[in-house]
Parts: sequence; structure tokens; C-alpha cells
Amino acid sequence: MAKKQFKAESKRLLDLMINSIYTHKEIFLRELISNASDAVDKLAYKALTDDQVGLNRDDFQITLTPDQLGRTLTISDNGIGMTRDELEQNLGTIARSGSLQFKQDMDAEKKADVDIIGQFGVGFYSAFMVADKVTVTSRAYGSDEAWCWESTGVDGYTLSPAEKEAPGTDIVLHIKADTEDDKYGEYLEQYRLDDLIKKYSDYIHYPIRMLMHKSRQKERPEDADEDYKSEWEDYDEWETLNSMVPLWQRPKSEVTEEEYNAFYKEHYGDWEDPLSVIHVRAEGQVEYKAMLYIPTRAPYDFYSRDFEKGLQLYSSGVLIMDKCADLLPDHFRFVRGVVDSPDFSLNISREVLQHTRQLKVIAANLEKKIKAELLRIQKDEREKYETFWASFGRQLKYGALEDYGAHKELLKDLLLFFSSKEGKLTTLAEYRGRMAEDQPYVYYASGESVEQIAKLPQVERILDKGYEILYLTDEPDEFIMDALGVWDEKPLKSVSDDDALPQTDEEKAEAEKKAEENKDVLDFVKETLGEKIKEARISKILKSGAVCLTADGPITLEMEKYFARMDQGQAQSMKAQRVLELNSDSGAFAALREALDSDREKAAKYAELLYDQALLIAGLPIEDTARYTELVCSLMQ
Ligand SMILES: Nc1ncnc2c1ncn2[C@@H]1O[C@H](COP(=O)(O)OP(=O)(O)OP(=O)(O)O)[C@@H](O)[C@H]1O
Repeated sequence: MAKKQFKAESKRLLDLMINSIYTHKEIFLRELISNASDAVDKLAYKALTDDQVGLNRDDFQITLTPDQLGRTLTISDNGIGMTRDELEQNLGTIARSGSLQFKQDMDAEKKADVDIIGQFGVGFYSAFMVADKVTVTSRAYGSDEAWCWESTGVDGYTLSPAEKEAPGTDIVLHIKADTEDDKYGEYLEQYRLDDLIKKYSDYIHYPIRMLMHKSRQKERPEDADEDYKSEWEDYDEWETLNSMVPLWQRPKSEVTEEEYNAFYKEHYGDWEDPLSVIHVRAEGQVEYKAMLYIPTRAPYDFYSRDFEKGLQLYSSGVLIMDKCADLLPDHFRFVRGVVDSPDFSLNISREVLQHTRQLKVIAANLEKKIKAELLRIQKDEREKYETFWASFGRQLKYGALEDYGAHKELLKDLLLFFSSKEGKLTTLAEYRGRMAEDQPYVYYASGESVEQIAKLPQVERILDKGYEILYLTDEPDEFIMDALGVWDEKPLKSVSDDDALPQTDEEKAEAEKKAEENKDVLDFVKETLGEKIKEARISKILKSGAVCLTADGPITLEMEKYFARMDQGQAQSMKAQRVLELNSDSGAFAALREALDSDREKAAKYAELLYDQALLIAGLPIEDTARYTELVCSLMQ
């Protein structure tokens, strides 16, 4: 029998195929199963119009037969098969896809009935990654002869007549001998094959079956006495390895909550039900189906570098990528789920998806859907939203700041902050809804905890006016207020800002007068404290409190704390420009003024002490604690 040669280019191509295109050898099974599924699809399609086929959809199947002794793995299908010419053309020419041709020749309206996977004409050759010889015996539907194609890879192939009872194809892989690095024998183990089918081909529409070798406990004989020891027996049983119809392909109305939840727990290793499921069927610009889950709680590694975001990507029921990061923006990285589309432009190895328009369109649509679902939960199921917020709120806040605030408009409605008025979490929109029109600003105050903020001297005047304050206790909060700037025409304002309460002309004149009258005291305080503060001023924001610390310029005290934590207290980390605010109506101020007139040394001690008090109130450490104690004790004498 004359050996036909692959064309020279084909030889090189084949070598490339076998050694370079795929990163994982195990995908050979995915490719061969996809081919078998295509072949079955083609015959099933024919059966729609041709009664002669004599097979129903339920009769089609793909079988796997591992033979450990003979070291072969056979993949059989009862699909359309190949004629001699087709064997030669399709398997003898690399990059020729009979499947693509088939799809192109099909009537447009029938295309919806089939899900042809093959398009590049290369997948078959991946068999040579694990086999040193491949034998294909095929009988085409409508033909009464069968042919055998055989090849050892680079060396070309032979074609010879063969026997085969029914139409279809048997592909026998002669599995390579094990090496130090590669244990090819694993592809003969039934459980490994089962795993691979579940991983890559679980949603192939036809049953993939394997005769499984199992063992079971024998039934206890009726006359067994007390000493009876249970016995085991081996048996073989055909098992369908794939689940076939993916949940997301079914109409939403036909999937129960239990089914959604069971899928989630099984696939994403969570023991708790998800907070919500988003099931999408899109038919616009890009056709796809998606099933997304919002988890109830963050996985333990969520806020660590180890956490990998991404959705599983399927194309026509075949797994293409386990974590496609491009489908999820970082701010929604907690979402889990699946996207399936026949429209993806895959690259030849089906492993990496090219950055396509389709992917961008899908990602943008999903982002909108996720936001809409979160808003729905926020509105209709507040308690649930708060559970979500406890786990993922931080992620959304950081998301609003990422990329120089590019996503803040999208995320701002989802954010929650603690409300002084409600005594619980609120959205900015809800705050705005409660706000009287003559209230000039949306107020916020920052600190370590809600309790600590509530006691800050600078919140007193604002609360006394009946205004609501957002208590910010999380690191990114102030940065968010900065980034947002205004909410529905009302500026966001820190209660520590000098102009937190707008002043009338009279009040302004009064304040200026006070500052002028007390200039000597303020100069003295500044002189005593030196570089520690930028300025001492008569406060416009204190009511009954004697003193507090604020910051001039863009960096607030809370931001300073944040930067210090980030740099682990390095000296060069960004510092706020501190302003010591003094209440000229307070007893402490009167004492300071009196001391300044009578005992400057004592006055200096007062100034230092007031500064330390202000640090304590702001939740900042006293710089020299020994000196502080000394001050207090000396003033007590
Ligand atoms: N089991 C089979 N039954 C019938 N025809 C087959 C079978 N396996 C392969 N073929 C034919 O051989 C062709 C080449 O297969 P190959 O796997 O190399 O490429 P493909 O499936 O078309 O594309 P892709 O590289 O995208 O998988 C197929 O298009 C199909 O016509």
C-alpha cells in the first residue's frame, strides 16, 4: 500500500500543532469529543429532512473505551462518518474544516438547530500530543463501504478499506509510553477520563458514555449466619458522563431556585446559598446566555492577591476558559458564573480568547445587569443588601476610586454610609431625599468609629441645626467624598471645614472681630507649638467644645492616617497641614488668655496641653506622652 505524504508545509504545521499550539495535552479529548458531537449533529440535522436516517435524537451517542492492556483509547460516534475522499481531505489536509464548510452550506434558518463546534480544521491533530499512532475507521452515512485512515503523525498517513457495520467513526488512539515528565497512561484511567469530560465537555448535547468498571457489596444471603462477612463483586456498567443540558440554556421559568443554588454550591465551592442569581439570555448585537451569581459572603481570600476574578466561558457547550477576567470589571470581581456564546471569535487553540468586540459588548452588558440587580436588592430586600455590603462594600468603594474615579458614576448609587439621623446605613440618594432644601450641604464627618465621631466637638453645631451627618469610618470614604464632590446639586462637605455652616455678613464681621481681638493669643500658641501646626485660629465650627484639630489643604487628618498605615509610619508619608481650632467662648480659652497676661510659662503649658487634647479627640497619637504627663502633673500643683 502506497504511503501518501503530507505536503511539506503540512509536516511543519503538524509539528507545530503537536508541540506548540496547546498548553495542556489533556484538551485532545475535548477536541475529539467536539468532532464526534459535530458529526452527530450533522446526521441529526439530516434526520430532520430525511426519513431514511432512521435515528431519533435519543439514539445518538458518543462512547469512550479505554483499554489498559492494549494501551488504546477509542472514541466512537454514530454520526455522519466520512467517505474515503472526506477522510483524505479532512484529515489529510491540515486546517481544512469539513465542519466549517458544512455550517456555511446550511440554510440560515436551520442553523439554530445545530451547534457545530469545529471551525479551524486543526483540533483532530491534537490527538498526536498523547498518541503515537491514530487509527480512524469511518463509514459515511449513505455509503456501504468503510475506510481506515492511519497515521503516526509526521510521517504521513495510509488509507485502506475496512469493515464497519453502521455509519459513524471510531478513533483509536495508541497512547504514548509514559516518560519521566508525562504520564500518558492517565488517559486510560476511567476516573481521569470522567473528570476531563466533566471539565470540558459536560454540556455536549449528546450522551458521552463509558463502560465503567465498578465494585459493589454483594447482597446478604437470606440464610447468612452471624459470622457472615460482607462480600464484594466487580461489575461493569454503562454510565453517561456528561450532564448535557446546561442550566443556563434552559428558560429561566423552568429552573428552580434549588437547581440554581445546587449548581452554585457544586461549582464554586461555597457552602452557603448565593445572595442572588442573574440569568441572562441576550439576542441583540451578540447572542449569549449568562448565569451569574452574587455570593452572600466573601471567600476567605477575597481581599488577598490570591483571589482570581473571572467567569467561565463556554462556546457552544464547550469550556473555553475557566476564568475569563475580561468579562468582569474589578469592582464586580466577586461575581461568579458562566457565559456561553456561539459568537466568540476563538483563536486556533481555543484556549485564549482574542480581545474581541463581542467580549467587550458582553462585559458591558453584564456590568449593567449586575448593577441593576444590586440596586433591586438594595431597594426591595434591604437586609440582604446589608449582608452583601458587609462582605463586598469595601470592594465597591475601592472600585469607585480606581482608575482615577472612572467608575464612580456607575457605582455611586450602590454605596452605603452610616447616617447620624437614621442610626443605620443609608445611601446618598436617601440622605438627599430626607434633606431640607435650605440645608446647604450634604455633611460628613470622619473617625475611627461611629461612637467616636458622634462625640467630635465639630459635629455638635451641625447636629444642633437638625442636619444629618454621614459618619465615615472606612479608609476610602473621605477619598470618595472628594471624588464625588457633589450629590444632586448639593456639595458634599466635611463638618471640619471652616465654612461648614455658611455665615451671614454679621456673623462674618463678628468672627473677624474675635480673631482680631485674640490675635496675641493665637500668635502665642503658634509660636509655642512651632512646626507642629500650620496655624491656630478662633474656631467657627465649635460650639461647646474648647478645642479641635482640623486640616488645611487637600489632605485631611483621616487621609494622613491612611497614608501613614500604607507607608507603615515612614516619615515621608503625606501629612495634613494641621490647624488648631480654639473656641474663644470656652473657659479653657479664658484661662489661656489670663495666663498669657500673668504667667507666660503657664500659658505655654496650656497651649501644649490644648494641642494634645485636640490630637486625642482626632484619634491621633500624642507625640510625647511623657511630656504630656509632666504637663498635667505640673499644672495640678
Ligand atoms: N468523528 C468525526 N466524524 C466525522 N467527521 C469528522 C470527525 N472528526 C473529524 N471530522 C472531519 O474532519 C475535519 C477536521 O477536523 P478537525 O478537528 O481537525 O477540525 P475542526 O473540528 O473542523 O475544527 P477545529 O480545529 O475548530 O476543531 C472536521 O471538520 C470534520 O469534517
